[in-house]
Amino acid sequence: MIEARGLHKQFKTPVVKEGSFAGIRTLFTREYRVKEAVKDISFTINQGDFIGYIGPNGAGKSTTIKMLTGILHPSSGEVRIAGVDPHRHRRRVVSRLGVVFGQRSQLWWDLPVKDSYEILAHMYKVGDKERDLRLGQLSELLGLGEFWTTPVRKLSLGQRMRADIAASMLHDPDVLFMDEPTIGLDVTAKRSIRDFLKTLNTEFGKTILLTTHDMDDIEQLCERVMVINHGQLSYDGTIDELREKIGLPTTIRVTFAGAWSIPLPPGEGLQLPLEVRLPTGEAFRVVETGPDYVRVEANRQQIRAVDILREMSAWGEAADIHTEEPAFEDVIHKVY
Ligand SMILES: Nc1ncnc2c1ncn2[C@@H]1O[C@H](COP(=O)(O)OP(=O)(O)OP(=O)(O)O)[C@@H](O)[C@H]1O
Repeated sequence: MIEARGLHKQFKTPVVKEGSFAGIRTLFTREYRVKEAVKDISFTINQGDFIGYIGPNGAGKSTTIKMLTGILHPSSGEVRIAGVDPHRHRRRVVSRLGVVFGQRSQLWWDLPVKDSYEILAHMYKVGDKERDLRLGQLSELLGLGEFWTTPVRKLSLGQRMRADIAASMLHDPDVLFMDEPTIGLDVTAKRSIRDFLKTLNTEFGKTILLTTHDMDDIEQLCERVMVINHGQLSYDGTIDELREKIGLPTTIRVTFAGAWSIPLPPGEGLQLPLEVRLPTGEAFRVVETGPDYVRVEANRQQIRAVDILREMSAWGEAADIHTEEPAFEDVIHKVY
């Protein structure tokens, strides 16, 4: 559905001169600074995929999306959307694409929401009957009715985002590029956008590439994630594989009903962190202790929780067990 092969994008910006007449001297300068925003990126996205495209600020996400949607021409490499070059054949491709840039609205600021939809439907050559049918469905899913006649500038951020997402769907595209569609939204508004995107993917089979800094969005919606860093893809795979690859420890905290003690070699006191090795060779670490609890860390790829608990049950009578997987935010922080 979407193919990117060896994508590069360089931006040339004039070096800004300092001192008197700096503006004019910059205008006539022959010195340029070259910024390689995207360096040799390749990937394939299949129909019906829901993919997270993440990376730190300035990593090259928006530049990639602009190349995929035909807004920017790659310096080298190629993009194909359903076999078509989006830059050369913009008109043919645009009818298949829906794009939302969360930081910018594509709606007309001073017009009522419904008027923007009429203009967009006209631009995309969507007939009146089809437009009304689609707006009816979108209104039901996104609750557009509550601000139908309100000028866009008077909408709350959550309403504006819902209105923008509906606008991107008016021509019923099969591929959606969502660049930060939940930015700045409260928990409830985020949830309604997430639910809608999920419905689009699972019930309507839309292919979605989602860019966001919100790791909950990614964890809840995407099976596959692509990580871009300094213009290069540093990871492309499932979230679970990424967790495994990064190998942050799982934490297990056991609260004991009464006294507890960790068997130590004679004459040795308890020093943290303490490595505990099982007779089978696998190990875990005791990292914290309290009057009635012991907290340990372990790599789940190397040792089973059940084996840790069996060992710990010999230290005292367990009253409660709490297990915590590494937060996805921490996994991503490590990748960045
Ligand atoms: N038109 C441009 N001219 C010059 N440099 C640019 C241009 N657009 C982007 N860049 C630079 O290219 C790099 C990648 O920018 P891009 O906007 O793609 O990053 P991003 O991953 O989307 O970042 P963010 O998460 O902050 O939105 C940045 O260093 C940026 O300053």
